[in-house]
Amino acid sequence: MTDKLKDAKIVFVVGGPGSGKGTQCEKIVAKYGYTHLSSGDLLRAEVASGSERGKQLQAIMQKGELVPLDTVLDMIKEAMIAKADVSKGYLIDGYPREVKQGEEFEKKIGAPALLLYVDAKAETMVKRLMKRGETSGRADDNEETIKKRLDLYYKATEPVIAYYEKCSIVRKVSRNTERNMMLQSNMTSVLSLTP
Ligand SMILES: Nc1nc2c(ncn2[C@@H]2O[C@H](COP(=O)(O)OP(=O)(O)OP(=O)(O)O)[C@@H](O)[C@H]2O)c(=O)[nH]1
Ligand SMILES: Nc1ccn([C@H]2C[C@H](O)[C@@H](COP(=O)(O)OP(=O)(O)O)O2)c(=O)n1
Ligand SMILES: [Mg+2]
Repeated sequence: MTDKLKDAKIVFVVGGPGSGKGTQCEKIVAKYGYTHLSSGDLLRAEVASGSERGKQLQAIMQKGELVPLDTVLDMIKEAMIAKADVSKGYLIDGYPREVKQGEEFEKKIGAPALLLYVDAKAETMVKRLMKRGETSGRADDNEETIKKRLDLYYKATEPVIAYYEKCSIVRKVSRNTERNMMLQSNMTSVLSLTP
C-alpha cells in the first residue's frame, strides 16, 4: 500500500496557528499543482461527518489540544494514497505538530524533501485568528483556545523546526513584514502576500 507513495515528493508546512499556512499552500497549489492536505481540515471534515470519532476529535480540538498521533497519520496517509496517481507532490499542512509525529510519518510514509516554515509573530497570529473567528465558525477560533494553541505551538511544534534544520531542509518564509525576508528556493518565491 505504501508502495504507491514510495517516490512521493513531500513538503511539510509548519507554522503557528494562524501564521498563514493554508493561505501560502493555496498559492503553491496554484503555481506548482501540488496536492494540499491540511491535517486540520481533514480532522474538521471528520467532525462535520458527525461520526463517533468526529465527536471525540471535536472535544480535543475545542480545548486546543492535539489529537492522537495515529489518528491524524492514518487520515493523511489515506488522503495521500487517494491522490497518488495524479499528484506531483504533497503539501502536508499542519503536520508534524511534534517531533514524534515527524518520526512516525517518516517510518510509515516517507521522508520530507522540504520543510516550509511559515513564521509570524504571536501578536500577528492572535490578531488574524480573532479576525478569522468573526466569520470562520471554527470552534477553536476564540481567545481562550487561541492562547492554548499558541502555547502548545511554542512548546511542542517549534522543536520540529530545529529537528529538521539538522538535515538542512528548512525554508523559512516570514509573514511579519510587507516583503518576504527569505526567498531561498523556487518554492518560496511564490509566497508573496502582504502581511
Ligand atoms: N494580512 C494578511 N493576512 C493573512 C496572510 N496570510 C494569511 N492571512 C489571514 O490570516 C488568517 C489565517 O490564515 P490561514 O492561512 O488560515 O492560517 P493557518 O496557518 O492555516 O491557520 P490554521 O488554519 O489555524 O492552521 C486568515 O484569515 C488569512 O486570511 C497575509 O500574508 N497577510
Ligand atoms: N496534526 C494535527 C493537526 C491538527 N490538530 C488539531 C489541533 C489543532 O488546534 C486543530 C486545528 O488544526 P489547524 O492546523 O487547522 O489549526 P492551527 O494551526 O492549530 O490553528 O486540529 C492536531 O491535533 N494534530
Ligand atoms: Mg489552516
